[in-house]
Amino acid sequence: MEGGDAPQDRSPRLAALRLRDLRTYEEADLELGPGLTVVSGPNGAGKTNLLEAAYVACTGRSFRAAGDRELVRRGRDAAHVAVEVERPGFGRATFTVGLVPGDRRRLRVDGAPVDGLLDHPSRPLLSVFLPDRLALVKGTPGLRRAHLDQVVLALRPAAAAVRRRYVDALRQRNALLGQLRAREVSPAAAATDLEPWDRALADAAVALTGARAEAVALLADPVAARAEELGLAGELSVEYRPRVAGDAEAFRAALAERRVGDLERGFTHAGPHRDELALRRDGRAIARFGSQGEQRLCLLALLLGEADALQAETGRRPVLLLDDVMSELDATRRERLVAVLRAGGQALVTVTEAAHVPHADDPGVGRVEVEPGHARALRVSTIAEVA
Ligand SMILES: Nc1ncnc2c1ncn2[C@@H]1O[C@H](COP(=O)(O)OP(=O)(O)OP(=O)(O)O)[C@@H](O)[C@H]1O
Repeated sequence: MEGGDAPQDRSPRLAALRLRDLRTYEEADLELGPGLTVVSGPNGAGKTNLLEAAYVACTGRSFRAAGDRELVRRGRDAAHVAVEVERPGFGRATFTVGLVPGDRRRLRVDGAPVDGLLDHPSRPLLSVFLPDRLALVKGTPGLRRAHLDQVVLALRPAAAAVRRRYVDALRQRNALLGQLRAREVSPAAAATDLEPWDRALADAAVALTGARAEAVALLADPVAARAEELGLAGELSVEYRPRVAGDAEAFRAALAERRVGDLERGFTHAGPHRDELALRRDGRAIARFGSQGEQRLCLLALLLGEADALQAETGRRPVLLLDDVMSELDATRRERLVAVLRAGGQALVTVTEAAHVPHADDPGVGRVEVEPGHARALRVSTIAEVA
């Protein structure tokens, strides 16, 4: 992040967390500082549960797609999680989420019921590293597309309408393809029926492709810079590879070219729902040519680069929730990662032993100790002195 002309930091952060009967926790009350906080405890103690609780409180949903029955502590009927968020210039707000299996989740801001938390101006953006999320680097293009679209939305909230328009047009075109297929309509006759949907789909595709390309252009440099900072050997590149590039006419031509195949299979083959976000190191796919540790560094560089781009574009840096992030990193990379995390923004990092995090004992680094059923703050972090 080029400090000089960056917008003023308006990032909301987590100031306190209160849990009641959520997963392993009967009761936990924690104050959280603005910088790096190390959350340590033995296997199964509830470290991931704590990050999940923060996520639930800020969004109303779990990052593990868990249902309320899983989230509520065994043997209890209801769970409650609250987060106090602080946003520079706006003061504090308290988000609470009440979970009763079989009932609607009860969301409140400062005690007043709300339909959702996602659009609240004080809601912290969250960026989550879970070991499972390595699938983003190693897994299918669909995971990366979905992730990219989330980043697009965070960078340009108005793009939500663009994506919806594309998804609707695709659904309608696919439904029509299914009907035409069932009626065994010839490709020539089907072309007339499909024409208006091809137009709608092509227009939406151009808008979506444009939004994705713009987002990737904003990410590419920060991600490469973070990869280098973290000590990933070689040069990491993030490239957007649309299946069909060009204007609406080019999309319509691509649709026409694949019409016979589309009718045979009953779905649309060409378009942004087949795009790829390529993560490459020195021109080679990191998924195939990277080690475990390198893939981990790649995911971290992606998340950190996204945070940089978001901060540069919106003035708001996401809070990083990093679960079991130190595994597979050597001492040098751990040192580098901690230096990056201490240099700005709020981050919660879980580890089994605090000693796995270099400088965990420094007074500026926050410490939370988790043992089954409980969590307590040993020390509250402060913002690192590094600009
Ligand atoms: N609803 C629930 N009620 C009670 N316990 C639960 C509930 N859901 C999960 N658990 C328990 O939470 C524990 C897992 O917690 P968590 O994943 O946070 O551990 P962790 O500290 O991150 O461990 P590790 O270091 O192994 O990753 C398991 O022992 C699981 O049985």
